[in-house]
Amino acid sequence: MRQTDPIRVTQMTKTIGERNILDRVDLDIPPGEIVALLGPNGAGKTTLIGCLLGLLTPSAGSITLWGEPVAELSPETRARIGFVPQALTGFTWFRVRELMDYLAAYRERPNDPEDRVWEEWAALDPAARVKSLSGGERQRLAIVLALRFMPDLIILDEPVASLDPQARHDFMRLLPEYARRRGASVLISSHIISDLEDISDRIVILRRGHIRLNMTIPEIMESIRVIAAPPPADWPVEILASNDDGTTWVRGWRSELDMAAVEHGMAVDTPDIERLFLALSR
Ligand SMILES: Nc1ncnc2c1ncn2[C@@H]1O[C@H](COP(=O)(O)OP(=O)(O)OP(=O)(O)O)[C@@H](O)[C@H]1O
Repeated sequence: MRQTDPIRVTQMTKTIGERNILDRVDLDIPPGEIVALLGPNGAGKTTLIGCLLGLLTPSAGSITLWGEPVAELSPETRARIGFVPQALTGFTWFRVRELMDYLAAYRERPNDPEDRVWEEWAALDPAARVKSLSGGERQRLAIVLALRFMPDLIILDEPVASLDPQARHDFMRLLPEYARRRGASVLISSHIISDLEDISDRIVILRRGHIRLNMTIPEIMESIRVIAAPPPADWPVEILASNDDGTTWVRGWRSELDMAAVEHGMAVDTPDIERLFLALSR
């Protein structure tokens, strides 16, 4: 990984009170990669995102964005980041267009007047007051506010939870198109795994503050298998998780796994991301 990757997290711990909410997290996101951040409730996803944005201070370890320590980001680097929170709070008296113009005044990075993809997708009434918007409409506004300035790094914390199915579907189609067109990196957390597996290059699973899995989708398909029973001792695999039904998630080399399966007459299945997530997040 390069020193100047959009995100570089090294051995980062965040302690609140006595508890390590995040524990020695390593995470690198290179330019142009779309990363799904998965984890059960309370796993630490929002805390990790807060640390990446400089809203929370890590207790140990380091975070750099394009090589700059997150606590000392230059205004130019800060302007390269678009953040979509779980819910937009504040700004209730603004009208939609006023709020866009108001925030634009604070941005060093002009938006591209030709690129109205997000405004068109959101289809909001520019004259509506923010306080009169529904929960889903506010979420659309949060997405527009973060993405209309063409960020090079897009961080989204459960952005689709309150969107209707059509808006969610269109958003999930537009986001990777937009990121690929701009060469932007994306870190997106969501509980809707089926949405993420289609658009993501990499899957990161967080559980109780630890990274349980950090692999690209091709790496997962190549090296993770679910087998019918616990593996014999001589199998060349790492056991990732055991299921209640006796099936076991293992990681190894595909050729060795396939050979061992034939030798032992054992059924071997390729992974389904949702089932893998359920097994690793227990
Ligand atoms: N300020 C705080 N004080 C004490 N505990 C906190 C604080 N902030 C977060 N936590 C705890 O840290 C853990 C991780 O919280 P976090 O919000 O990062 O989880 P999450 O993965 O985003 O969960 P969810 O999917 O429910 O949004 C939780 O157990 C939470 O209670």
